[in-house]
Amino acid sequence: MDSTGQNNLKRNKSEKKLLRKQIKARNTLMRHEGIECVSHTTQNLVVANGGLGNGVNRHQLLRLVEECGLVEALLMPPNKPYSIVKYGSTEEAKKAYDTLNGKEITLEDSNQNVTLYVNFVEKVHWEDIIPISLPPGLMMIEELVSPEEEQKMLESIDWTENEVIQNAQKSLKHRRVKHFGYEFRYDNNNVDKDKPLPGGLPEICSTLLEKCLKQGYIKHKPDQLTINQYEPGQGIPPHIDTHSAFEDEIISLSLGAGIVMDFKHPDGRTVAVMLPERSLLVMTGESRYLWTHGITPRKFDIVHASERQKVGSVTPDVGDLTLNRRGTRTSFTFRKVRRSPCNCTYPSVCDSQQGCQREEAPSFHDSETEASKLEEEYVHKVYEEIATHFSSTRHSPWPKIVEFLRTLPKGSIVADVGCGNGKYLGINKDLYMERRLAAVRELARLLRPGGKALIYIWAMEQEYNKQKSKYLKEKRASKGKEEEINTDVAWGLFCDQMHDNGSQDSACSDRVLNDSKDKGGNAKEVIHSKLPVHTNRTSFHSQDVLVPWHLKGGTNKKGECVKALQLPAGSKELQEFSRVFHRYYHVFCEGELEAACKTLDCIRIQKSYYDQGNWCVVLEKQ
Ligand SMILES: O=C(O)CCC(=O)C(=O)O
Ligand SMILES: [Fe+2]
Ligand SMILES: [Zn+2]
Repeated sequence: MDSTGQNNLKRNKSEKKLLRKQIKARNTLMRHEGIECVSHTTQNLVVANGGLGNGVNRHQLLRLVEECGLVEALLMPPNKPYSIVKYGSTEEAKKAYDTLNGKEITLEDSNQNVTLYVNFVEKVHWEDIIPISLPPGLMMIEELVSPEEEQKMLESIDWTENEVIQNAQKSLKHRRVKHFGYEFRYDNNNVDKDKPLPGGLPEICSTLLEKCLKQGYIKHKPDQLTINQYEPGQGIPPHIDTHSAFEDEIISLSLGAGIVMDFKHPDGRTVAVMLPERSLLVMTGESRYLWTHGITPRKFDIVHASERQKVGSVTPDVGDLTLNRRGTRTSFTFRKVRRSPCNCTYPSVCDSQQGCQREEAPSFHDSETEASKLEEEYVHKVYEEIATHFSSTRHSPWPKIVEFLRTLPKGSIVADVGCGNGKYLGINKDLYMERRLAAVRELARLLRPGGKALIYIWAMEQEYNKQKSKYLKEKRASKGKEEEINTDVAWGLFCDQMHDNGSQDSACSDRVLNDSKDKGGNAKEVIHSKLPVHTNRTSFHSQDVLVPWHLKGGTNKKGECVKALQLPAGSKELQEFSRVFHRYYHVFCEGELEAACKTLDCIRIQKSYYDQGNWCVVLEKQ
């Protein structure tokens, strides 16, 4: 064949591949989002892989789509790996379709490459994206302090003086913390009410607090202050401030930078609230007692692009969202220590009222049921299905674990325990380590005094000491072989690779989706829609995620082991064996594992370290 012929062949091949990918995107949109793509030209395009959920920011996409014509609207739903663009005419939309379908772009915020796949859509139904108002009892006051006051308050904090506290708080390393009035103890999530700290609240806060009282933002003068400092990438896990520790009103002033705080209702509703720099957040009533609040550790927030929308809940206007790089935020959280038990109207999350509640009904019954459901669907059932294949990808021993085993005395009895377990989002701070803590406690119980346990837990931080973990690096190392995967890496919904040594292509499977409808029923869908699906080989954006596993192979009807590669392409059997499963994971932040271990008296942490994208501890039973 001459070179022209070869070129034609090559082009045909890449055109075919593009078509395949485009159709795959179309199917995924239909199945998971109910968005129906059409083959004829319309004014609207859906751009797969061009969403906030896979790291494309609004400015970048807007520039691209505007090059092709007049853009009437650009909808970027939060956390979704696609966007919808509406042009003034079908001609402009067609031009964009021809220009952008298959176009590879480099993400401005992470330097990763993604390929856009574009399809026409007739009309988009946004019923699901209903405007969400703030949680009841929540209030935002903008510009409570001036830039000068802000500066003074920030300068007044002496982070050096409390070395002792900082040392004691190594477990909180993910942010800096300082307490005034009363020390807040993170071991029991309460304050020592009989041990006020000398000096009370800093003088610099007086005018501010007077103002809050005068304006009626609060009714009672606070006597406890916690200063939290968050560097970009740091956060605070979702929690409800212990009812028995503090009164109703909790206020928090944001200084240095704004941030998005996530509020969650126990029924699963979530509201992301933008807290602008120098604003005051007031939590009372339901928002203080029933909703959890937390800050997701990440470097960018999804915020409104336009000035008028910079405050308040972030989700309503999908036509106006973009990514905002975080700065260092310092918050002053003022609370009033409670002197008598809480008698709020939310007994299910009230530690003061748990005693009496337990006699009537098991406390946190719903959370426990949901946690078990999650564990059953996204841990047990998944591993039942993928066990053979999973096991075939786990062979090389990790050096540090080998070292641990080699140092054990001769004759030691070793239990290798896989601590896969579940927890559910948005549950009380006191409870949400329930299952994980139980696992550590059980490990401790197994040990004899002096016995040791080594725990490895997947880390939220996949980049440590400026080094990318093997998990992130593997993507590049295996270029070529996994070329298919790389082109899809940003399609955060369902086309992903695996944790560890995955070498799958990204066949999305109808089966799994149908399964979730048939078997799991609503509960499964609700969990699925609430937990983000992690994109393999990328950084984690959430601590609670579903991690896809692309099953290759399984057992056939005769019970024989079959590898997908042995099956004819396009065959029914191949489809059957190329299924995608979603495994629930809680990835740990720095310090979280130690903090969990420290709650057990009988255990001493001998060593803690980071290894290959995991947080690790060696425990010794006292
Ligand atoms: O940083 C904030 O605004 C919130 C801090 C917080 O929730 C806490 O310390 O309990
Ligand atoms: Fe809090
Ligand atoms: Zn209460």
